[in-house]
Amino acid sequence: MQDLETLNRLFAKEAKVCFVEGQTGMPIIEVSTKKASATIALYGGQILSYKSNGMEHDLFYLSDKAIYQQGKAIRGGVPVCWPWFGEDPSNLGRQAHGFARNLLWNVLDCQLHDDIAEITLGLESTATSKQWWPSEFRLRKKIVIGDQLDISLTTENRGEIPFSISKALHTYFLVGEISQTTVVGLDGVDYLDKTLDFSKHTQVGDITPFAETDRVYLESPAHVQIIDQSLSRKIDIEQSGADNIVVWNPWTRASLLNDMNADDYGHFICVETANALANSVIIASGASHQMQVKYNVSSTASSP
Ligand SMILES: O=P(O)(O)OC[C@H]1O[C@H](O)[C@H](O)[C@@H](O)[C@@H]1O
Repeated sequence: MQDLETLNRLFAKEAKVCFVEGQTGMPIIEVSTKKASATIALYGGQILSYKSNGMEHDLFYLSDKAIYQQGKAIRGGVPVCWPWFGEDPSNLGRQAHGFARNLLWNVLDCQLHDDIAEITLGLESTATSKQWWPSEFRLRKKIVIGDQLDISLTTENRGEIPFSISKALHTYFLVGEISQTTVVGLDGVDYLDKTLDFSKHTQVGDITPFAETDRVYLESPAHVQIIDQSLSRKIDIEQSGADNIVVWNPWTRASLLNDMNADDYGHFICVETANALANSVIIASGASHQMQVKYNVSSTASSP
């Protein structure tokens, strides 16, 4: 593991990007520039918070009851589900959403230009990862923190044989009130509804969750929006290299989760950039696959 002193010596940039001890001693990257502030846990390579200059509220929900402990995923921010999304596809009893969110990532690079921070984190196959998944891989996550937030996740097959992965950037967007939140851009798109045994349906109109929502949208568009009337803001989500958008809100089942307050379901929505289920990706030996997403927040108060 890279210790804080080494991380700061190798990668810190002025007082704008530095490495500090977070909850339960976990290393955290703190970014604070003229354009934005953000925190990223090396555990899970997980962005925990992001605020561009002038934003009153964080872009992400992070649970007060999140558990910062080896083997547990941190509830909130942008967890990385990889090399599978959802339940163990082989039914071997392995952890849901893969292991990338439960391992410590390495810092590979850190740049700062014009108050835009570019941080690259990496995860590679090790004896630990091979307990769960035999493949030789290299995973790279580049996070560009400026007026908008840009995340790309690149999977490289370093082994001799092809492998198949599913994956998601499982983003928890903070919203003021779920009842005043709408996801726009999926009208007419087919989805599989996990709450109804993965049966197929077609979206009619925009989405305003009013009950447990757990859907994998198929052939998803490259651009969707979250309109949050209670915080008077709009979040533009632009994705590439991903076939699916997953929309999740546990609703009152939040009370069954030990790392979330029972009423927190009213204050976030997960809109996830994914390659899931039948849209898993096969990566040949030596090849790589990238998925990317950009988040841009603007005030609806100033919109025409
Ligand atoms: O509790 P987690 O393992 O983090 O999963 C949280 C949720 O993630 C995704 O959005 C899935 O579609 C849901 O079915 C799942 O409940």
